[in-house]
Amino acid sequence: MHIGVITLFPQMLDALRCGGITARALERGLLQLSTWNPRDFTHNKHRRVDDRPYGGGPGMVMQVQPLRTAIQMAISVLGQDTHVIYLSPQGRRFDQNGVQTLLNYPRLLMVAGRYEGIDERLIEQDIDEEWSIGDYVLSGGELAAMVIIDALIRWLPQALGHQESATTDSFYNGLLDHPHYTRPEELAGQKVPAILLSGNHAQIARWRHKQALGKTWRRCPQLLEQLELTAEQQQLLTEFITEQGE
Ligand SMILES: Nc1nonc1C(=O)NC1CCNCC1
Repeated sequence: MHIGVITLFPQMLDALRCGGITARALERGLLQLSTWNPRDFTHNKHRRVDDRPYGGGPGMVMQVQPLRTAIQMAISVLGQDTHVIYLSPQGRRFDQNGVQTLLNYPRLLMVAGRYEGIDERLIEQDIDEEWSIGDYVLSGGELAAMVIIDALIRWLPQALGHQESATTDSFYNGLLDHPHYTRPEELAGQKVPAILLSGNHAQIARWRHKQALGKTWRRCPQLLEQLELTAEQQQLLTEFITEQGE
């Protein structure tokens, strides 16, 4: 997979190379990450990429030409079949389904805006899709791009060690994550649930699934409504609720 990012702050993307799963995936070439800075494609002596909004109002708007030229340069490198997305609160909300959707594009170009936004004519002509990571306004699209890149990397073959798997991530199965524990066994009177010390992997898996169902029921019941729980899941959830005395 080759991801390109159009950004005024390419150095922000270096954070993905600092460590962990994303750094390892990039070092091993599981993903290629390239950046293009619209400021390098300006045609004015002050290298301006923004201007005042027509119709007045606060802030500045990113102009078409530097962005369009940067996108065209990126596509000439990535390939003509590159899928071009723009990060904005007006976009499709990114979630686990979005991960699977974007993984279908071997070449992805992400346009990270700054200021109030970008000229609508660029969105109309050069952008295939708008995506959002949430209903709030960031100072730039770079962090949104990095969130999406991080979530995608976990699903690239060999990105996770053999001990890990994205298919056991929460939300993959539509549920919130089960609780996690590690050493020591007891901490200020707080003990690790005995089942996790039993070595009975089938019972441990059952307990974790029950906890995931119970946490989802308690915190995000609407997620459960989207699922058709199996008879076993219904039984586990009933057990959880009974055990909790709720
Ligand atoms: N939420 C968001 N999900 O993706 N991008 C988001 C965002 O807030 N972008 C900013 C919008 C205003 N201009 C600078 C970028």
